[in-house]
Amino acid sequence: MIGVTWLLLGAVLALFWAYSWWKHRYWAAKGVPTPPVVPFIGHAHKLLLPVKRYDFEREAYYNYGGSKLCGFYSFHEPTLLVGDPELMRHICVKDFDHFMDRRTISMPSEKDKVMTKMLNMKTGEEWKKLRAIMSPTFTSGRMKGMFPLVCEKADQLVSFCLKEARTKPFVDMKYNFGRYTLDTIASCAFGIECNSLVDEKPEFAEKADSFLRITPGLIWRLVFLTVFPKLAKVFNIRFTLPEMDFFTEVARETMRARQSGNKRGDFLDLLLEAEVSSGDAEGISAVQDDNKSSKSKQALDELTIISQSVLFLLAGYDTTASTLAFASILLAKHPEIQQRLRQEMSEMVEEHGDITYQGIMEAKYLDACVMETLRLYPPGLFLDRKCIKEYKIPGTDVTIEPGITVICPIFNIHRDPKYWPEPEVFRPERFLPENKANITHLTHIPFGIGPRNCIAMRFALMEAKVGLAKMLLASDIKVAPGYEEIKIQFGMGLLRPKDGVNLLLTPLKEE
Ligand code: HEM
Repeated sequence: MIGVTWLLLGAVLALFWAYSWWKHRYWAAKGVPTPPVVPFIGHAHKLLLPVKRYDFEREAYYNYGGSKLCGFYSFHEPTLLVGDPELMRHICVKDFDHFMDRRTISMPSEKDKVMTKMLNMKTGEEWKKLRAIMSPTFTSGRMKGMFPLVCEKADQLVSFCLKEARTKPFVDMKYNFGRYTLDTIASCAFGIECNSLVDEKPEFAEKADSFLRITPGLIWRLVFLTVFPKLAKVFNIRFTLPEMDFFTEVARETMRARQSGNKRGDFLDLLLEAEVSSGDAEGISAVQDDNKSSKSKQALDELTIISQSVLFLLAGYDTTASTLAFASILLAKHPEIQQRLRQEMSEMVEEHGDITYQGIMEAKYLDACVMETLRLYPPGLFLDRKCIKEYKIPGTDVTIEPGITVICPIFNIHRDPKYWPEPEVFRPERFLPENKANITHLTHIPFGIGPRNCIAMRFALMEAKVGLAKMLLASDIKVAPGYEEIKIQFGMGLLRPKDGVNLLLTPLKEE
């Protein structure tokens, strides 16, 4: 009897193993190279663990054809790594209608509703319509309107850092830039003043930080929702942390207060004012506003607006803070570049009388320094798109079916010596107007590519440039002894400085 049981068990295992082997033949059958596969798991153990993912992608990029095409498996689900800029252009721009969506995980719990309504999670026509309604929020005219709010936060950052420099052996700029971008986005997206730099126990900041912590619980929830979506529905598994409820409530309260009057010219006002011609809003819960003409509607309902406010906070806080932290340590390590940038900033203030929107946007060396920082340390490690219509990859015999995820490896492309001579060297000159022609198209993609790129690129660049300009005009920066090495941390597709970015600040003006 025991022998029969073992025999049956062995047969089941053999069948399952054969099934797994057959599933993992997908890329080989299409002639696409694949790194060695583990039965059943594929490459999921490397793709889902942030520490391993970076090394794995690098190996795939250089050793398994990933700089053009390479196949992965997340368990049995095939994923295609595309590192060739021309193919990326086809997928993300030219043939965008085949790749409009991102890979999303199912979130059946009611408590995740705010997350499912976010722009980055939307698919197909719903995404298209929501993006069209939200895009005017980020035009240069709107950015100009928000400029004073950003300057105010940058001034607070500078005074706080100089105060710390007087009392502490060094200043942790990763922490301080994090508080600056959080205060700015809280002010611009939630309409609240959270003063997290000066607050001893900043509740808002602590809750925002908890979103960025990669815990075993988060990884398990992610795996469960990805691999067993139906079971997740039965057990009502929630993906987001309870902190989401806190931000939802804050956004709801502010929104209601706003509807009764006070305007600040921030994102919240712009989303509340967003209009759409009738018909466009189908599928995104538009609400009719009787005070408007019959041809237009207030485009977004309450929950959709709340979701976008929370999304701006999540997408905008850490990305810009990391960029600033990396820029500051790179400038501290390269005093001659720091001095040249400071010179440009001083000339700008002389010409315009102050730091102005126009001055910031026209400053070429400032732009070059930020772009070079984003090349070396892009906060987003990769882009992803989901195939929604059968697609033949141009110039190959490979055809992929709907449902296949495509990944573009931002970090590896940004450091590929084929495109960037001495890729590890910080050299802002690469991005000066006279050298821009040497850059291969789509090899610098920190904000993504095509119609689904970062909607807030203008805002992020304005915020980063203002913060950096004000900091450099106020203070000389050097690396604190013992903290010269730039350590990076890879987490859930995001790159940020590991530990603090500890600098010595010397004020340039009498206080
Ligand atoms: C230096 C700062 C930032 C970087 C490097 C960055 C980078 C990115 C990247 C790589 C993507 C994916 C693009 C693609 O798939 O092609 C993205 C999407 C997005 N980002 Fe940013 N981002 C930054 C700041 C911000 C800020 C400040 C906000 C909000 C205020 C924001 C909001 C978004 C949103 C909503 C999307 C999804 C767009 C969509 O699906 O249509 N980002 N960002």
